Amino acid sequence: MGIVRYSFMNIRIWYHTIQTVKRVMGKYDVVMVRHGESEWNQKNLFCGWYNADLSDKGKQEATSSGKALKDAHFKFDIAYTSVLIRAQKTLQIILQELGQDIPIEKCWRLNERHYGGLTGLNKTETANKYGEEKVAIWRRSYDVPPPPMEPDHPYYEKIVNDPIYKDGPSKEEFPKFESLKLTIARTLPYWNDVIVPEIKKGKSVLIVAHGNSLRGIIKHLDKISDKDIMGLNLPTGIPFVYSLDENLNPIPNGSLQFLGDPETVKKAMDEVAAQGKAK
Ligand SMILES: O=C(O)[C@H](O)COP(=O)(O)O
Repeated sequence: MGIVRYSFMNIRIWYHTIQTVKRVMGKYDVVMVRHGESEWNQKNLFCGWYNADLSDKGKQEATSSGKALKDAHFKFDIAYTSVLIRAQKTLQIILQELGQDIPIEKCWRLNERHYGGLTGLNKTETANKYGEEKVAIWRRSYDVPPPPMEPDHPYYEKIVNDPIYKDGPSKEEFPKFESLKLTIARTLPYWNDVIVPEIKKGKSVLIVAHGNSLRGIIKHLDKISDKDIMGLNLPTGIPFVYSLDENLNPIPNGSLQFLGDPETVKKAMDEVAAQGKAK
């Protein structure tokens, strides 16, 4: 087991790489994956609730995720994902690689954070215009939201009227922007009320979602402070395991157990962080 510690700004995240032979095992092991690279990730655009598809690289990442999970002998009983195609297709490819046909629950509450008025803007150009620090705050802070998406925004109609939201959120609760705090406020009830009961029934659960909805679940599980969460960047398409005890707390070394070699994981995390750099 390679234990790798990186200091992210002022946070130390211990994460581990799992050898296919041995890994930490809790009473409950939950697997999570951020979707593979999307076409807008590839163009370095703020994506949020825009329903971008996977890029070819993202499809390959999803295939690699499925192979890694198969090599690690994971068998799932149920999967949860968002209503966005980049997460759903990643899940589909993973299950094809695993040769597993299981129930899939889709919910907007696992969506990426809504990037508001930043949606569709290039992250580097935005950093050039407003400064890297401002972009880092918009991307990674706990409670500073991006500017709202106003009705005249080029993607407002397409997003608000998308039939994928027929089951929610209501018109009244449909977000125009989300900070991580606001994202957690709609993701955590789904974790607690829908996913946790299935985990406690002993179901083997796979969650394929987004960088910031997963950051919210991780913040909750690892009790990461509002300040320290700034330092967490999740790579696309590399599965990680949470090994939890009977109270759904991570056991020692049970957090953020990536199925990948440390150099690949660290490089991928650094690349996500660097998307907000100016040029
Ligand atoms: O929504 C997006 O742009 C990405 O999927 C996540 O972006 P971030 O890493 O800038 O939060």
